[in-house]
Amino acid sequence: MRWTRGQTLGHGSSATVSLATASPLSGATVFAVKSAELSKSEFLQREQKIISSLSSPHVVGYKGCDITMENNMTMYNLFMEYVSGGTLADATSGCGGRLDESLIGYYAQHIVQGLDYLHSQGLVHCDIKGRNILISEDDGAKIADFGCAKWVERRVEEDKVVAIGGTPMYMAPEVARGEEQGFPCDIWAIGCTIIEMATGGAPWPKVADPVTVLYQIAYSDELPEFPSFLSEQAKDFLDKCLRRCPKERWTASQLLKHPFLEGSNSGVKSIPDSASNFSPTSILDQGFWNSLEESESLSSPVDTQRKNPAADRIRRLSSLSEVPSWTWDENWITIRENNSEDNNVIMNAVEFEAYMICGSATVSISNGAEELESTFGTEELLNFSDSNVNSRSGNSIGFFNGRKRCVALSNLNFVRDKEKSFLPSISSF
Ligand SMILES: Nc1ncnc2c1ncn2[C@@H]1O[C@H](COP(=O)(O)OP(=O)(O)OP(=O)(O)O)[C@@H](O)[C@H]1O
Repeated sequence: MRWTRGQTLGHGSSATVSLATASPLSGATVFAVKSAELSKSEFLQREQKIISSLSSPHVVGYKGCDITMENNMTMYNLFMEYVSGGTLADATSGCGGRLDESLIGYYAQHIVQGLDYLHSQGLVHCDIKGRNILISEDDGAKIADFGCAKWVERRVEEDKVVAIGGTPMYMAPEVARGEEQGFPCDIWAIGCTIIEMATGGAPWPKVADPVTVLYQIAYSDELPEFPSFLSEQAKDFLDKCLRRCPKERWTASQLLKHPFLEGSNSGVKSIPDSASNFSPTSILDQGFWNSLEESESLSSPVDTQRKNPAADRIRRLSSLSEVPSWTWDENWITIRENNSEDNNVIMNAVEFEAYMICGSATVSISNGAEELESTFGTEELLNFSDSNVNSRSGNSIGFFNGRKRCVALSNLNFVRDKEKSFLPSISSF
């Protein structure tokens, strides 16, 4: 099929989504194309395998895939139906940050229908949130972004590379503890998304930093606060989603029979004007991290430490005094670059320690001539020290875990001229 790339619709951590048109010969149609460089498209190809097997009015539709050469780069492209109404997060902010309860019920019904379908296929979405729900004039809400999704039963080869993932604010307790990520985690995330639709904010608004949020979700007895202005029916629905014990959460098919959804068949179809994106994105979102601050909101850090020394470790590693300036491309975060001979920063050695909350990461350090790589996994502490990184130019350090999710990395030290200078680290991607 011949097609032309149009305007950019959105950027994610792993790919860029653009509008596209097929040439009249191929049947003039408009669709969306999600693209990544072929060499970095492992997760996009995985997403293609998943969405090509799905068909539901409440799941974004698959239209094909191809490989193209653009600006000397080989691109992998995944074609999807174009959903014109923006994301649910845009819709919420376009309505002043709070959707009407009938509209919340209307969209919630579609999300639950979409999830009921996915779960019946044995698929867990793992990243339900306002930014991953698209709004269509005809079908209402559609679930998108299957980059974190996983088959529950099937042990397919590629699933080995998909670690526990998602967005911390929306993570269920068992996921935050790194125990399991099954169907009930999507149900918890529906509860969080309803709070997002009702308040325009995150389910844990008092805690800004993702590491503290993960603690709170994982080890406290707390639940996100239910918006007081919601009806008793809506609160009861939230109660069925937001149970800390996954076994106590209702299933998607049970939720479809809940009066809150049964009463929302009124056919609300007005799509509010979209405004700016504000919904917390994956752990990569710069704004999310810019608000990092050491929070004292953990009810009992001592208890947590006793139960879990790893938790203490994360807590200690997460204390930052200032936010580093970094840039990233599709799959890399470059922490510090030294590309110019004139640059004052001369790295004579590099040392850091990094701690993974979930998943795994490859750390690569380049001195311009060679790359040194090291991979580490969930709850592993990586100590890296190399005195051979001494080039005056081309030094960079990158952290890569394919989709850059749920990683805490800390205490990054560059040693300049034998004097240690503390670069306060990363806690993310
Ligand atoms: N089919 C579509 N139609 C219209 N817009 C879309 C479509 N798919 C994605 N978008 C837009 O592109 C953005 C990024 O898409 P998507 O979430 O799939 O990318 P991602 O790289 O997986 O992002 P993330 O980092 O959140 O995982 C969406 O938030 C949305 O604004």
